[in-house]
Amino acid sequence: TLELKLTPALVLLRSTLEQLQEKDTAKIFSQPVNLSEVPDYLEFISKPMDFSTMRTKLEGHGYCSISDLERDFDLMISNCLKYNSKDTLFHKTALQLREVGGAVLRHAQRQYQSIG
Ligand SMILES: CC(=O)c1c[nH]c2ccccc12
Repeated sequence: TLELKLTPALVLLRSTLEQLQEKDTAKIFSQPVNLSEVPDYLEFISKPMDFSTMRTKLEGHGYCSISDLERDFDLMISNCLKYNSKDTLFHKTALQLREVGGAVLRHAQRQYQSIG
């Protein structure tokens, strides 16, 4: 389509972020961790990250490549693995999302290279 010709990178980044967010079926990563509900969160996590923050950054041209997007995805996952102990559903969900998200990102990287 015309859009793909004009801004292929942005279209591909947006589609990749949407595919990653679809995998978060429990929607635990949709919004920032609520710091009033979780008052000690910033004692453990220096750089919070979530999908809504990533979306805003993407629309503001904050990502230049798939690996830029992957960096914030990995940050979001590692924050969750750090804050939530191994026996929690949040921790197990993050491990699962890391695997399925990795496959999404590998495919997107190949597409990104192909549009030049
Ligand atoms: C993604 C994540 O760590 C969390 C998502 N929602 C939360 C609520 C309390 C504590 C942590 C979280």
